[in-house]
Amino acid sequence: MNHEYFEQAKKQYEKWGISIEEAFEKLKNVPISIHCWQGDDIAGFETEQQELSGGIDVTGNYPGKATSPEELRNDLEKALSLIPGNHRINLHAIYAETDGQWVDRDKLEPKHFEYWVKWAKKHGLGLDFNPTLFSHPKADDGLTLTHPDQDIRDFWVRHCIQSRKIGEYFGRELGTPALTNIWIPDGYKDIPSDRLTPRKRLKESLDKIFDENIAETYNRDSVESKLFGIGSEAYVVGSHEFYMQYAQQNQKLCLLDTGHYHPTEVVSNKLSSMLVFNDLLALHVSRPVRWDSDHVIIFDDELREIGMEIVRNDALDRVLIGLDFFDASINRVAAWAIGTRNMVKSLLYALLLPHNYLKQLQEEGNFTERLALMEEFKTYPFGIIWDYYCEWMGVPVGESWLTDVKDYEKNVQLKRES
Ligand SMILES: C[C@H](O)[C@H](O)[C@@H](O)C(=O)CO
Ligand SMILES: [Mn+2]
Repeated sequence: MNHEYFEQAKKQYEKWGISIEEAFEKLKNVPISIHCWQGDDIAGFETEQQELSGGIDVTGNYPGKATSPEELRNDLEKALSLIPGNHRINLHAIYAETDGQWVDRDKLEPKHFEYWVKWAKKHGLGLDFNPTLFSHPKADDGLTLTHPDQDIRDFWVRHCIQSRKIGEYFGRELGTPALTNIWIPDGYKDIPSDRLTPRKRLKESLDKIFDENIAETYNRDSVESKLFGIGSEAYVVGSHEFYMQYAQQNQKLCLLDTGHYHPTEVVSNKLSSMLVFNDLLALHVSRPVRWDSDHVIIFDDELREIGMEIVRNDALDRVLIGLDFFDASINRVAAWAIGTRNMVKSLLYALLLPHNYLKQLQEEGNFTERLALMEEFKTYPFGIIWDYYCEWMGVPVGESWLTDVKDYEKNVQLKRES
C-alpha cells in the first residue's frame, strides 16, 4: 500500500487531536466473538441430525460447506487469517464431538468439547457457548423451557445447566470467561389466549438453570430476547421486556440481537440506556432485511452507529460483541471475513472521530456544526487508515483477501464430498 497517502491521511485526523497509533493499540485488543454456525448453516455434528428448527432459516446452497469439526475448524482458521485482531469463537451445543456415539443434549459434558478447547489453546482464542434449544425432537412444537409438559421443560433445564458447565470449562481452560447465552424459540404462531403462564414458566425454568452454582470468573450468562420467528409471529415468550427485567433482577447479561426488534427499531439507540444500568451487556450483530433474515453485516449506517455508541461511551470492554449471521448463498469463509472485517472496521471508524468535541457542540446547542462535522467525517480518508491497520496487523489489505478465499475454495472447499 502507498505509505505516502497514509501519512497524508493521518495528518487530516491529527488536526483534530486524533491519534491513529492510539486507535490501533485500542482496537487490536477488542475481541469479536465469531459464530461458528456460519460455516455449516447451523447443522452441527450430532450423530442423529435433525432439520434446522426454531423459526430460523438458512437459505442458499453454495458448495463447499464444512461437514466435520475438522473442516469447520480449518475454515475458521482461514477466516481468522483474513481478519485483523485476536478474536473468540462462539459454539453451539450441536458442535459437540461425541466419538460417533449418540449423546442427548442433557447429557453433554465438557469432555465433548475437548478438541475445540485444544484447538482454541493452539490458536490463542477464547470460546463462548450456547445451549441449542432447537433442531431436536423435544423442540418439535417450538416449545422448550416454557413447555406445558414438565418433563420437556426439565430436559431443557438440564441441557442449559450442562451448557453452563461447558462454558465454565472453556473459561477455566482458556483463561478468559466464556459467555454462555440462552436463546429459546418458544412462542406461538397465532394470538395467544394466555401470555402470562408461559412467561411465568420461563422465569421458573431460568431460576432452576441459574440456581446451579457456576463460577462467574469462568462463565458469564446472558439471555437473548426476540420479537418473532417463523411460526412464532404473534408471540415470543422471551421478549425484550421479559429478559431485560430478568437480567436486571438476577445479575445476568442482556444480549441484544440486532435482528430481533421492530424493523425501524435500532439497537444502537438502546446501548446507552443499557449502559446506564449494566456493567456489561452483549450483542449479536446481524443484519435484518425485512425480517430477522440474518444477512451478513455490511458497513452500513447502523453498524457504524453501533461502533460509535460503543466507542464514544467508552464501552469497548463493557459490550461483548458477538456476531450472528448466516448466508449459504455465498462462500461461507468469505461471509465470516466480510462480516467480521466490517465489525472491526466500524470500531476503527468510531475510534477516529473527535467525540469529545462533538459532545461539547451538543452541550452548547451547536447542532449546525455537530451535523456538519459528522457529515464531513464520513468522507475523510478512512479507507487508507483501515488498509494500513490491516497491513499493520498482518492480514490482507483491501479486497486482496478475496484471492485467498478463491484459492481456498478451489483447493479445499470444492474438493469436499458433499
Ligand atoms: C443460532 C443462534 O443461536 C440463533 O441465531 C439465535 O441467537 C437467534 O438469534 C435466533 O434468532
Ligand atoms: Mn442471535
